[in-house]
Amino acid sequence: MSKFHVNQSGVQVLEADGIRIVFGQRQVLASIYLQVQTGQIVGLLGRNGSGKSVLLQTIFGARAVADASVRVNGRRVVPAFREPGLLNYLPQEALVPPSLSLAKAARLLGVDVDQATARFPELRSQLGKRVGELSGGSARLVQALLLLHQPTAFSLFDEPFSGVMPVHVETLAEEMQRLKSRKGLLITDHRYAEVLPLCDVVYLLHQGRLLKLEGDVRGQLRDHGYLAA
Ligand SMILES: Nc1ncnc2c1ncn2[C@@H]1O[C@H](COP(=O)(O)OP(=O)(O)OP(=O)(O)O)[C@@H](O)[C@H]1O
Repeated sequence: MSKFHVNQSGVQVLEADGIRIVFGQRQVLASIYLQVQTGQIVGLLGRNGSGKSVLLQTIFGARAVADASVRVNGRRVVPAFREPGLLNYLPQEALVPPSLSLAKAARLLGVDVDQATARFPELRSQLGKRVGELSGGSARLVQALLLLHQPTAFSLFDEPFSGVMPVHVETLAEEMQRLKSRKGLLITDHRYAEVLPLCDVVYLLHQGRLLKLEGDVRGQLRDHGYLAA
């Protein structure tokens, strides 16, 4: 059990607060506040270049930001990746070195590969293969599954569905839904039709601000130019 497990309810709360990022003259993120609780799937949507990846990198601690605060149950944790068992992060690019076999990558991450791939028979026959030998979509799926099954309190996923075929997107989404009882998930992916039904909370990054969408989510996505009007 993680040392962050302090609430009576057992719920852990990850907060990113006051995140402001400027590149040159352009303010990409302005005073962002975002919260993810264990047991929740939180969706982060936004147009290309709105700052979703930068925000995930900042929460993970891979991008140093002077006055950014990331807290767990009220305690500041910067950089968050240093806290054992707290969170993992699937970047947009490949995470697992291509020379590692799927089975070895799972071992290094402390994941039971049989459990992680139980619902994906095609992957089960490829456990001895190096990740670099898998197709692009299969490699993406494998990495998302390994991080999903890793026993961290939170997972940050940047485009986990990218390149994954629809039948596996559906099963991966079901796995996310099932495993959220163990962790909190923050997901950004442009496959909004798959993401929206999964989410307990949806945020939209728009012109540097983070908007929490409630009510007519699709209508608001249209109003802010994320979906066609
Ligand atoms: N190191 C950097 N220097 C300058 N600008 C940067 C740097 N890193 C990111 N940016 C800019 O920050 C903005 C946000 O980038 P980011 O990759 O977070 O967007 P995104 O919302 O994830 O986009 P996409 O949906 O295309 O993946 C972009 O305009 C990008 O060009």
